[in-house]
Amino acid sequence: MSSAAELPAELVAALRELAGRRPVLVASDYDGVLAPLVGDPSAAVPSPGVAEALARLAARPGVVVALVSGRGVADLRTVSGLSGPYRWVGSHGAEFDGPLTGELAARRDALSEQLAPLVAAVPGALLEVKPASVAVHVRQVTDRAAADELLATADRVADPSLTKKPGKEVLELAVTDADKGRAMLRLRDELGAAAAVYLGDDRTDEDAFRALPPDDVTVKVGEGETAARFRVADPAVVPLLEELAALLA
Ligand SMILES: O=P(O)(O)OC[C@H]1O[C@H](O[C@H]2O[C@H](CO)[C@@H](O)[C@H](O)[C@H]2O)[C@H](O)[C@@H](O)[C@@H]1O
Repeated sequence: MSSAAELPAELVAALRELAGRRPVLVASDYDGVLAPLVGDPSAAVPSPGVAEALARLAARPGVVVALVSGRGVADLRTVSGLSGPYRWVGSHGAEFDGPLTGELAARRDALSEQLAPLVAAVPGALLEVKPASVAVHVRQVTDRAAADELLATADRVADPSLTKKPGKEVLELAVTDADKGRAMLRLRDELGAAAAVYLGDDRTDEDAFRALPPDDVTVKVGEGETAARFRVADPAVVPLLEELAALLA
């Protein structure tokens, strides 16, 4: 059973203050926040209690829940198994209103062909082809020197016009310059949100932490330098969502 006692008192106070405003946007990153990190990206399922807490939040009047992920939207829906009246923003914000154009896909496919032999040469490495990017994953590479070398090589050979997005055991090369900060501002604007909450754990989430107004509740999940206002450990994510749902009731 989770409890608000696991949350920093200043965070609970900020959530309480935000809960008095409407409309409220509650947004979260997926991997590393709503789902624990695992070796196989296609096996990353939500932590126990996440689906229920998100559904409870989305049922509150004047509250919109958004999932803002580096994954493509179709992949996010499939892998997470989540369904509900959520805003689905994928590919770090490049997929905002729906699928991307074919022109971007052609560029992505050329990039994928370029990187495939490099990745195939490193046991355990994985090439993930996404709607607007190609990701080189090294989480399952046991030879750590080879993992570092692969990421450095992918970085070096990438066309300078690509957007580089380093993350946890991954380097992503994107054919758009979308980022989660702009995605969150756009969502906020579209909804006319009076306040927003954003939870994230990785480097790409820092764009959202930096972009949001200082009164918004930005929460870094886990260790590492951050621009977020608050920090929690990952077991506190479900208690945080539950506490927020209770305050918004
Ligand atoms: O923005 P997010 O929703 O956090 O997505 C970020 C990336 O998540 C996935 O990769 C990460 O999670 C994998 C599964 O736990 C893990 O194996 C990998 O090492 C992590 O980097 C996903 O595969 C990427 O497409 C997302 O961009």
